Amino acid sequence: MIQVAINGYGTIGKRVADAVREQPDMEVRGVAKTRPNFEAETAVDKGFPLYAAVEERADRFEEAGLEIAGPVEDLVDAADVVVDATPSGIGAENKSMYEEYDTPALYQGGEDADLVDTSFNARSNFEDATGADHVRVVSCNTTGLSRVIAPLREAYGVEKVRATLVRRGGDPGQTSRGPINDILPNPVTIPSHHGPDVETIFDDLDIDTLGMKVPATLMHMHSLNVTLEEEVDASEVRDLFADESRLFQIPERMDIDGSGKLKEYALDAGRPRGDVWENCIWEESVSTVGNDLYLFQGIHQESDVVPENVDAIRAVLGEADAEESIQTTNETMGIGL
Ligand SMILES: NC(=O)C1=CN([C@@H]2O[C@H](COP(=O)(O)OP(=O)(O)OC[C@H]3O[C@@H](n4cnc5c(N)ncnc54)[C@H](O)[C@@H]3O)[C@@H](O)[C@H]2O)C=CC1
Ligand SMILES: O=C(OP(=O)(O)O)[C@H](O)COP(=O)(O)O
Repeated sequence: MIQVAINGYGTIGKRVADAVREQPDMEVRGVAKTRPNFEAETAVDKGFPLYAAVEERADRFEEAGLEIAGPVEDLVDAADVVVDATPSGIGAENKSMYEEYDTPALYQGGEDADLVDTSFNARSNFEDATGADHVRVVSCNTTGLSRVIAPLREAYGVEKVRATLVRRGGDPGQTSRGPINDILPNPVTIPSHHGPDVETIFDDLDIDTLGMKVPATLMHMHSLNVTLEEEVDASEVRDLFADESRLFQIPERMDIDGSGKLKEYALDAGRPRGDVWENCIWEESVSTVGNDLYLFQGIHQESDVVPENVDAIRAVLGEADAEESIQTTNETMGIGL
C-alpha cells in the first residue's frame, strides 16, 4: 500500500485525504495541520493520524483535546509520497523538508511552475511525472482547460485557444474574501496567469486568457473559443467529449442553467460535500463556426484537482499508467455524472 502524507488539511487537503482513503492501493499515513479547528476535529473523527505542522504550536492541539501523533517531519519520513496542500507559497517553503527526508512531493496550483520538475494533468501529461521528485498539480482552472484541450489537440489539432475565465471570488468557507458587490478584471493585465500555466502542460500551445472575479463562491465559469486546425461539426465535438470521463456535458433536458443548479444536482446525486470533479460543459453551448469551437464550462474549484492529485501519486511512484490510474480513481470516487 502506498503510504500518503497530506500536509495542509484545508479545502484541497481534506478532499484529497478522503479520495486517497477510497483507493485500493493507498493509505492515508497521516495529515498535518497548523492549528486545531473543526477540520482537525473531523480528521481525528475519521481516524486520520494528526501531526503538528508547526512544532511550537503542538501544545494547542493537546489543549483542544486532540491527540498529536508527532511533528510533520515524522509524517514526511514515514510516507512514500507527500501531498502538500498548504496555502500558496508555503509549499515552496516546505520543499527542503521533503528533500531532507527523500520523500517525493506533490504541490498545488498556487505554487510557481519553476518550483517543480513538472506540472501535471492526468489526461494530458501523466507520464511526465514518472519518477519525478517534485510535481505540481495545476490549478482548478488550468485543470479544467487542459482536460478540454487534450482531446481536441489529439482529434483535430489546435491552432489557438482564447478563454475568458469568470472566477469565483472565494470558496464558500472563505469569509474574508471578496468582491462583495463588484465585477473585477482580475488580473487586469492580459494574459492572465492561466494561459502561461496551461503552457506548462502543453508547451507548444497558443493560448490567451482573460480573468475576472465576481461575487460568487460556487464555481468558476469559462467562456472558451478554440480555433481548430480543421472544420468540425459541433456534433462530432460532443461525441469526442462524451468519451472523456472527466468531462460532463450537461444535457438540455436537465434544465441546469448555472452553478447553483449544478451544485444542487451534485448534492442530490449524493456527492460528498456536493463536489463536482468533472468539467461541466453546457452541451447546447458546444458550437462551431468554421474552424472555431465555442463553449461554456463550469469548474468546481474546490474539487476538480482532487482526482488529479490521486493520479499524480501513482504517476510519481510509477505505480500505474495513465489509463489504469484514471480508471481506478474514477471508479473509487464515483466520477462520471
Ligand atoms: N481552493 C481552491 O479553489 C483551489 C486551491 N488550489 C491550491 O491548493 C492549495 C491549497 O489551497 P486551499 O486548500 O484552498 O487552501 P486552504 O487555506 O483551504 O487550506 C490550506 C491549509 O493549510 C494549512 N496551513 C497553513 N500553513 C501551513 C503549514 N506551514 N503547514 C501545513 N499546513 C499549513 C492551513 O491552516 C489550511 O488548513 C493552494 O496552492 C491553492 O492555490 C488549487 C485549486 C483550487
Ligand atoms: O487556483 C485557483 O484559481 P486560479 O487558477 O484562477 O488562480 C483556485 O481557484 C484558487 O484560487 P484563489 O487564489 O482565488 O483562491
